[in-house]
Amino acid sequence: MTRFGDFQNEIYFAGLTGRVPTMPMVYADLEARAAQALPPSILSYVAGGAGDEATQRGNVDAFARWGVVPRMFVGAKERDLSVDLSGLKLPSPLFLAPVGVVGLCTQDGHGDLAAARAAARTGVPMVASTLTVDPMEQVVPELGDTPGFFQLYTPTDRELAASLVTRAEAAGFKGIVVTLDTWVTGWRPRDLSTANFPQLRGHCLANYFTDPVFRARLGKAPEDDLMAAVGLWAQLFGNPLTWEDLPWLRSLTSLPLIVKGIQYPDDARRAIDGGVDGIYCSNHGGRQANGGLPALDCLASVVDASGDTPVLFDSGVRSGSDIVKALALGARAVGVGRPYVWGLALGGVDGAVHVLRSLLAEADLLMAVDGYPTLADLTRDALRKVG
Ligand SMILES: Cc1cc2nc3c(=O)[nH]c(=O)nc-3n(C[C@H](O)[C@H](O)[C@H](O)COP(=O)(O)O)c2cc1C
Ligand SMILES: O=C(O)C(=O)c1ccccc1
Repeated sequence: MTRFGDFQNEIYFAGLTGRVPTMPMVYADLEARAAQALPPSILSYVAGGAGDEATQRGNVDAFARWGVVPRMFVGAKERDLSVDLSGLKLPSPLFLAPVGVVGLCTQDGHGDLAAARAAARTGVPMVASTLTVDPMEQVVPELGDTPGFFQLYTPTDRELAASLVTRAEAAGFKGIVVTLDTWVTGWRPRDLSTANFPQLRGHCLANYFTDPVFRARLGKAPEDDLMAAVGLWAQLFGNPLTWEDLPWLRSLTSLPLIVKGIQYPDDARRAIDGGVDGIYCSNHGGRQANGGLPALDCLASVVDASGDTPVLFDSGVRSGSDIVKALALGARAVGVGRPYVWGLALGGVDGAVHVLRSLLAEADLLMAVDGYPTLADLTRDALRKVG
């Protein structure tokens, strides 16, 4: 039993001796202050999405269309937010969604290590992107006892894919998350306006540049010819996978395999038939395809199609009540993306820890007030459509 809601008392009692939080408590303030802390090119990459960003906004707005039904005389004095995810016992259902450029978002330019340290301090697992400033072997030790997952962008070169996964296993990750929706980059007007794509400028490619298979494909080491190395990365980065590739993907690892970007029930079913251990329902935060449905609106049908296979969810989670709603719609675990990046940008490890603790405290206190003491109590009956 972890008392996430106690964070609230900590804040109010500190106030009695004149201490008020240095990090914003209001989400809009967090976003606005982080925006000021980040260089414009990084800000537009993180904040931006596909097209006019209608889907990105829709992700957030979708949560407001659901209301949590309050139940009384439940006596939810103690809450239990712990979950089992592919055999891992986690203190809460929250996790850090993979964010490729998070490495660039802290003052010291080692944001992946900072995110891992925030995971270590909160017990919130991290899904580490393929695209990091520091190689995975340096990220994992910072996780302490908190589990980490490796998010794989499957390159066209199968040997390179295998090498990345083998390294992830050796480094100590507890599962592999394969992202399916980003073998090509979506149309992103904000980044196009400044012709800025960080990876093409050589950023966050450490996992490739340190990889023996990647290096073997180069005439000169990345340290000696950055342009050639970036060129090779661009050439190998995205693999438009088909169902025929699933047996091969499955064969890459004996770790739990989770596929990210699933939004259609038949896709979930077929992936489960192909042996995956987890379905990750997400629309990549609206960064890839505009004109789509809010990811939350796809969640219930994906859960229904997934049977006992756990469904992870992200896209648009901004508050503790959003976490509770996604859980009630059937998510086993809920990912936070941009909000923790804002925390890192503003306050480094402490900033991200603040964001994660705030999200968990709000979720815990909502479950207390509304009478849902455990995650098993959060079924679809806990929700009603607004209006
Ligand atoms: C700046 C940025 C970089 C991202 N990089 C990755 C990535 O490397 N791999 C991946 O699977 N998803 C990546 N995502 C998508 C997130 O994992 C997640 O799906 C998304 O952030 C959820 O939307 P939200 O942040 O609006 O809640 C990225 C998202 C952002 C904002
Ligand atoms: O920016 C992203 O969301 C992302 O994950 C990505 C990574 C590499 C290439 C294109 C997009």
